[in-house]
Amino acid sequence: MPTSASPSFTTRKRWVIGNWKMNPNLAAAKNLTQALITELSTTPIQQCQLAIAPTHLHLITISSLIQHANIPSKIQLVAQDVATQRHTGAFTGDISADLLIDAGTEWVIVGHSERRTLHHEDEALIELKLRAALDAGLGVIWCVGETLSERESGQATAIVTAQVTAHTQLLSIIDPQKFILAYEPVWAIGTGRTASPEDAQQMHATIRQVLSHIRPALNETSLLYGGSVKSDNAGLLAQCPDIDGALVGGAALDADSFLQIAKAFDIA
Ligand SMILES: O=C[C@H](O)COP(=O)(O)O
Repeated sequence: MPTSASPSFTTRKRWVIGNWKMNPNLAAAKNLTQALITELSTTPIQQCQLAIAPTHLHLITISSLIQHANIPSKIQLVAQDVATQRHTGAFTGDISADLLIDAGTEWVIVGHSERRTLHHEDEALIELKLRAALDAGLGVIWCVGETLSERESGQATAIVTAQVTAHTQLLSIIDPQKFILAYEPVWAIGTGRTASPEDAQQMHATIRQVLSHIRPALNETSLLYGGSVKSDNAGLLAQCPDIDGALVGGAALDADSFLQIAKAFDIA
């Protein structure tokens, strides 16, 4: 069992968040949401907060389904991206934090490796998005992670630490209730090759130390692991002391597998 430097007692919240990415179509997204609601109405998840991130186009519809669901613990709604401008304005194609809140969104993913790679998002842009989201009142699910070549060349810890400390000023004032950090090694995303629980725990412990050093209150930040999390590997990840949940891609597109992962993390 991996060990941790963090105290054994913690108030850290557990999360399992489904990032649906550019999936599925509207009918399937509604069916998937309804399947989650139906299952949760009879088998509630109690210690672990669930959230889902559909495409922007589906947020309002999915929000309505969630709001009207009769389940003990509400599924929270996450957006996959946010504009650097908080308000409305002449920014063709962008969606602001204020508009996301209008659509029922409570959280937004920022810094995902697919945005960093495919949309060339650098730390300066990520900072603008984080600030716009937080200023509007959204919570942020902030992603970091190294590439395969960075890991193989022994730079993983340095790269991830740099991704976090690039935003030290913001971290020194951020509302801890509005901040979740997700460690997603790029080589594990969508590849079926998950980090070992030992490697994931080691990086999470490092991140926790970095955050606590910036500000002691950030010791209680929920740290999620992402990268090929499935129902069959979630149990071991959930037992790691510094892994507080999962950011799930592919396996979140099936209600049963997503809920199996949630059950793995549904522990006090
Ligand atoms: O945001 C989610 C991650 O990119 C993980 O995706 P995955 O579970 O398909 O590897």
